[in-house]
Amino acid sequence: MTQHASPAAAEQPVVDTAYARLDELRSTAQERLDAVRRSRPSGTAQSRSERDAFAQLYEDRLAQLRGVEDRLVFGRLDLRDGTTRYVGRIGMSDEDQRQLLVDWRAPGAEQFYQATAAAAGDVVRRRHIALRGRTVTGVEDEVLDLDAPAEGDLVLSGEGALMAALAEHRTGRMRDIVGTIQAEQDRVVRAPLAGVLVVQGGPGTGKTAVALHRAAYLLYTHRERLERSGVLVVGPSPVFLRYIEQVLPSLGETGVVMSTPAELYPGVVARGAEDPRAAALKGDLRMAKVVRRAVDARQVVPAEPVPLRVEGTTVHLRPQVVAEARARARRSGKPHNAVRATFVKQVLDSLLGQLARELRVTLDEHSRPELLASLREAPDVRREVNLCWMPLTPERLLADLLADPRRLAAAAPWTTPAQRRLLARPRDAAWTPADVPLLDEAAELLGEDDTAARLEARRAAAERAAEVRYAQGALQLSGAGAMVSAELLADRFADHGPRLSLAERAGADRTWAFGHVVVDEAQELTPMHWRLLARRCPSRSMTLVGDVAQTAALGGATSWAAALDPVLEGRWTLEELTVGYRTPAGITAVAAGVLEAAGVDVRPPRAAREGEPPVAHRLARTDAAAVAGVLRGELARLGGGRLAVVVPRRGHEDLAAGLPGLLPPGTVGAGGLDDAPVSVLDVEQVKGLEFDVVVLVEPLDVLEQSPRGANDLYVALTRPTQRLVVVHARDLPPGMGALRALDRSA
Ligand SMILES: Nc1ncnc2c1ncn2[C@@H]1O[C@H](COP(=O)(O)OP(=O)(O)OP(=O)(O)O)[C@@H](O)[C@H]1O
Repeated sequence: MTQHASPAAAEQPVVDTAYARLDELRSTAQERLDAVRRSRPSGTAQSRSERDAFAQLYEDRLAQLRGVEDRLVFGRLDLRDGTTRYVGRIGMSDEDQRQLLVDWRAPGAEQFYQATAAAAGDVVRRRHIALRGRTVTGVEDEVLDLDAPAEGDLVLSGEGALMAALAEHRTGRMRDIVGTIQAEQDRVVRAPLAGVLVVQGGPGTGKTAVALHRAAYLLYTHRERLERSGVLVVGPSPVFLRYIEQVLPSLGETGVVMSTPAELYPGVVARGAEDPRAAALKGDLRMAKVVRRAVDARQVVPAEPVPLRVEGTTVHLRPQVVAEARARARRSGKPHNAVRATFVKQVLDSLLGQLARELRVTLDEHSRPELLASLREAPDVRREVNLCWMPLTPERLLADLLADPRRLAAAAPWTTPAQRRLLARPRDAAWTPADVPLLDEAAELLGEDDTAARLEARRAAAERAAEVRYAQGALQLSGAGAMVSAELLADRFADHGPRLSLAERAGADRTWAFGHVVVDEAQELTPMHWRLLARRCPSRSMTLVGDVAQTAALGGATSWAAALDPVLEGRWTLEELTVGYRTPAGITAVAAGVLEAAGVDVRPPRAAREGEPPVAHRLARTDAAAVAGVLRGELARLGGGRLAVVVPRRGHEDLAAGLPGLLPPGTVGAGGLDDAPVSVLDVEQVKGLEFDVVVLVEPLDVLEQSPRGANDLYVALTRPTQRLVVVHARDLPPGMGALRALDRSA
């Protein structure tokens, strides 16, 4: 470094050293992986070899080290005592244990995000370092002991780096924001693990980004605890999960379970559609009681004694005997299937006495088992006892309940006939997302089938003990004890073979207790979902991010207290994000106008950027040909970015089908989010996503097609990062007058 080197050039050697160290760590991990792969399996009787477990370990480490290549170093703090500290994607020390980089999540990096001119602490200067590949392309300095900003000013940290990030073309995949997290966001990221934290923020305030960085922060800070129990991230749709799936790996974290609300009941992917009113009704907390009643109704006492043929004679199943057995079984508090054996035993004991009397046999140690076997095998007994207390799966219980109006009326006496008609479904209909919490509720009350569960538990305990013994041996052999515990290693072997990760096993197990749950677009969930999620996370350590002004679901939240208190009873805290990073000011103003006109009382976020004013094209028709005409103009100025055509929920299928044929091949994607520059998505699918340019088709239809149409429209309007173009043949909805009209129909 010469004395006259530019600040950017002066940082290059530091960056070079960091990347050289990264390369070294990678080759060490690669060598270990190669060595493990070359080694011969130990020859034990175990089908799962230590080789596989350690290969997995080094593969994970390599994946982590590869994931952090991009922008490995992004910050530097100059402290009052004259020392400097570099902040990066992971922490690294050199061979002499001198720290090269502080992990952005470590306490030593906190000031990089939190220090302001008003509260500089011991930071004198914060430097943002921009890289292209491994080359420093620029630095941006903030000298923190200068004048503090005036009250009410929008203070952005590393404004140049932030604006550059915001102006970048979108790729269809969310990127991490680790270099430019803002102070109000950082407070959420670093909030303590315990408790339920609700993060309310308008569109583009970084809720999704913050929730994911928080997951990475918690995994880093509470590694021991969370690596064993896992973190569950719930997002609204498969398209959305695909949009965010790169973020955590780029932060060096791969072990989270991602799910949509429709997949939270393992074994069922609920893709059925239904009336939004039916979905709202199924989300009502009273449904918990309905499911309980439905289970109780399957524990039946016959009205009269039932004659049963056994061994050529007749015994009677008496109502009083069944009632007593049922009362005793219920008192145990155990689930329906689990306690069935207790019920059956008591009923059979009573029949046994009758049968012995009928056959004039004295009950002793020889006759008792024989007569019991006769009873168990008698078809009459099997049928009638089953009718009294049938072993049930959750699917069967719910299908029976919703397919039978009488059962439903008995279990849900508070519903009107019209509501019951809404809830009714044919027995073989596809499950809908709103059925998922009901299935889970039923699973909770029914439990596993008793016999099967006992056998399974015994088998699992024996296998687990063998695995821990085996893993301990494996650790001694490899000398890697410091990096992984025997139990953790045993987990990797467990049950389904060594390649199944904790995330995969946790995702497949309904009773798994996650260490932390993150929910995005949390406003869409109903109280019944909250019950389900509370069961998945008994420690109630959760981060829920959302915006009550964007709620589309009828049963979703219009206030956090109304949605959460019935289940969480006030045990949650609220943080707010106030600055909108995605949407430029002119577009935010139009979106806010729509909410205001609809009488929705919210404060939209403060836009971080001015940007282009939004425009409207009035067309004679909003068909494929007309919209393609607008798109040609937009594509010419799009550059390498991404554009979404956002259509109302219904009535524009021809447009979606016709557009690809009217534009050059490969321009319009096949559906969902793919690599094509243009995606056609409806207002529901577009939730949580963003594009450089949004062409919104017929906003009045969006407004009118759903009970929460204003919220849908607000969501659609706030998707662009650069430019909003509205195309319409009908009038513009109330509140959208601020659009600059480019009248094409004249
Ligand atoms: N501190 C930041 N630095 C750089 N980019 C940021 C920052 N905060 C947010 N962004 C960007 O702003 C955009 C919006 O963020 P995000 O999608 O997380 O917002 P959101 O609040 O979840 O929005 P919505 O409610 O509309 O789904 C993303 O491109 C994100 O990367």
